[in-house]
Amino acid sequence: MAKPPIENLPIIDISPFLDPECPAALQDLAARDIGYACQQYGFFYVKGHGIPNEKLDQIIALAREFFSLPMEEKEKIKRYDAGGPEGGDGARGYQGMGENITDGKRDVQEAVDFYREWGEDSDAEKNGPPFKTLHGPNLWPEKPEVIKPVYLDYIEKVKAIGKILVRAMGMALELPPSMEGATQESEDREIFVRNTDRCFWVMRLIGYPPLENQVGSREEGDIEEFSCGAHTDYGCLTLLLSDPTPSALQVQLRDGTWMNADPIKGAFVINIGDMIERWTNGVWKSTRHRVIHRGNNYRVSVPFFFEPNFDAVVKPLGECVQMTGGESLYEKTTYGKHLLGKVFGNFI
Ligand SMILES: O=C(O)CCC(=O)C(=O)O
Ligand SMILES: [Fe+2]
Repeated sequence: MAKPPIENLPIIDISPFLDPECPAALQDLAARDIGYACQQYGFFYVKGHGIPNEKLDQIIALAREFFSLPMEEKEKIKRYDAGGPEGGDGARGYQGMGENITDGKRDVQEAVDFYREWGEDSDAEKNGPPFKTLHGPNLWPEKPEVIKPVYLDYIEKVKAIGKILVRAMGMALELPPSMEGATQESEDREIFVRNTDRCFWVMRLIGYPPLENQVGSREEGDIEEFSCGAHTDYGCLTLLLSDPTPSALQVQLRDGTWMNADPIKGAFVINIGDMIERWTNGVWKSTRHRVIHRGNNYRVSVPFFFEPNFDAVVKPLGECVQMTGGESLYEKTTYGKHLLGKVFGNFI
């Protein structure tokens, strides 16, 4: 028997960071709550972020509308391998049901991925096809017609929330204040802000039909089909928006048990990814989670992955190494190298 949930994830109000008049002490308190949530769960809810509910509902409704279109419409933005004449870059576009693999199994989901475009960083996407991996342009659906402008506006808003959160995380770790002349790698409290100033974000629209396998308990091992298999997110921060379907997303607690992280109207579910675990030398762990959607409806979610800059150097911070006994547990890497490894390995 699965254990009943015994805890709830913290709900953190980040409005003190949106108000320039807000006393610093209130920001410190919110930052401390974020630090506690990162340490204890790696997951929390965020409210008070300033994006109105109507906008959030529209994001989900447009994704749902896209998934309800005929396959031939969806395949107009099909994802193709990099280097080919179809103009794919191996990462952007639509993936049909069962194409995504987690932990060696096919996930029962369809999805569309968008990434930061290189823009001023490189003119690769203007020169192709063929495109190198990750270097193509985003493939925007023709329908629903408003999807592109509405989502582009949303991306700017959600990036601003990501910036607030990584700033608060530097405060929560009590890193030293930033000094003039700080470099990308200076280990002060702005380190996550600087290393996400060209955030190589990913936004994924996911559609989940109900799982057919209705039998069996929810203990790991008895489950044959997953909507999304157990995994950690590989970057910095995930800001998850989903429709109201309960009992779908589950988070693994430190004792190994799984807890539902049901949606709360108007709030994002936030979790930290592998790059934050690496920067903090494991003081904050990137938490495993999975989706098991056995309801009768078609579930839609839109995670936004607020990631480091492609060239960000990620290595354990000296302060965190000291906190964990003096040994650095992770190699130095760049986010781009880590991401390319994930793309080539189908995110396993
Ligand atoms: O759909 C969800 O609730 C979560 C999806 C997820 O964990 C992911 O795409 O990384
Ligand atoms: Fe995830």
